[in-house]
Amino acid sequence: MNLGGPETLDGVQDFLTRLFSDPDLIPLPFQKSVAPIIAKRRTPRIQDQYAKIGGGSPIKTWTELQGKGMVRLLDKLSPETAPHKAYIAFRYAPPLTEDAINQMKEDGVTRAVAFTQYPQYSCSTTGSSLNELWRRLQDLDPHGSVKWSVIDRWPTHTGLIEAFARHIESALSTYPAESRSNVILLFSAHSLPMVVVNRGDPYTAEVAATVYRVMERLKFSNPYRLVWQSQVGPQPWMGPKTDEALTGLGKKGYKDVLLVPIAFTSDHIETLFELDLEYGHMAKEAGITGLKRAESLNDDPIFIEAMANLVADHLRSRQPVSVQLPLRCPQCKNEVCRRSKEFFANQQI
Ligand SMILES: C=CC1=C(C)c2cc3[nH]c(cc4nc(cc5[nH]c(cc1n2)c(C)c5CCC(=O)O)C(CCC(=O)O)=C4C)c(C)c3C=C
Ligand SMILES: [Fe+2]
Ligand SMILES: [Fe+2]
Repeated sequence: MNLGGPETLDGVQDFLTRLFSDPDLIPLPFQKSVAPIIAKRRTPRIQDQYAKIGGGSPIKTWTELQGKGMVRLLDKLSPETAPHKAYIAFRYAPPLTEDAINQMKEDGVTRAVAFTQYPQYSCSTTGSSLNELWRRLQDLDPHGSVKWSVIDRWPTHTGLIEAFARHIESALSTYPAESRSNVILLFSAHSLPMVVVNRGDPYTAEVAATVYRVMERLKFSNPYRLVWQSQVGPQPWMGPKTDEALTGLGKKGYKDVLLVPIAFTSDHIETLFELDLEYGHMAKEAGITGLKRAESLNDDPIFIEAMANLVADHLRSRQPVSVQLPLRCPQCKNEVCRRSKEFFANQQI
């Protein structure tokens, strides 16, 4: 399960319409009628961004490679549950949740793991995907022919931390040895509106946990900060903002900064356009001549092995969900969250 992205420029408007129609991501008054209007207005700007990164989102390509690689390893790690097959359920672009369920029905699947590709849990991302899965299952599998369990978060999984750490080490090795330990590691995650943070959403804490574990693995070799990018709209979001952090560091005379995307495992518009093009340009203007970015995990074998180990351990645990999933945000009033969480937590697997 992941957010998904438009494969072509023609798919941008539908992608944005689905995104702005999602009350778990952006609750809007008169959402059904307002969402297509906002999406249409925003389409040219976002199309322009996708045009600059090659004409579409690479997320489906990466997810297919990750899924195929993962099940190949999983068949060996967990022969008792083999054969395994990966299905993609994107939230806002094909293949959608209903496409995955329909394909699974056609294949006669009776046991499935809803595996979030967001390592850190947010109600706006993994929560939204689970709510959508629950809604679609009511229509498409009303008799519960598929038994579900959920991998709902994995912010500190050893394999994930190892993969991030290696990508940082590899990028650091391109800086001159004598100044390498002064390079600032700027971990950047998609921001979250403060209303969501204040509802008790665990995402910001889990992102910070990932960062800390990565730094621990690197033996705190470099100075580091966690910053937040891709804020949308005028209301307050988590800070400091990635772009402002870069210009602030530049003004203070820092030259070498390594950006590390930490809340998404494959490349997408935020790494390829926002970090590489937009902020890259901005940072140079601010005097950061040594700005680089750690490569996204994409199809790195270490990362794919981490995914397979995670699923194998999960299957062995026979736990339908983590102990964290049933706990709703203290200020959450969304009835669908209650019902979907109960549904998954009560699966008999
Ligand atoms: C961990 C990842 C993400 C969180 C948390 C998240 C929260 C969040 N996002 C919006 C609004 C938008 N996000 C948009 C695009 C987008 N979001 C993420 C990831 C997270 N979002 C990704 C990876 C992408 C890009 C997909 C790609 O293919 O590259 C957009 C659309 C783009 C735009 O119009 O600017 C919006 C809008 C909110 C409101 C939110 C938390 C509540
Ligand atoms: Fe987003
Ligand atoms: Fe909720």
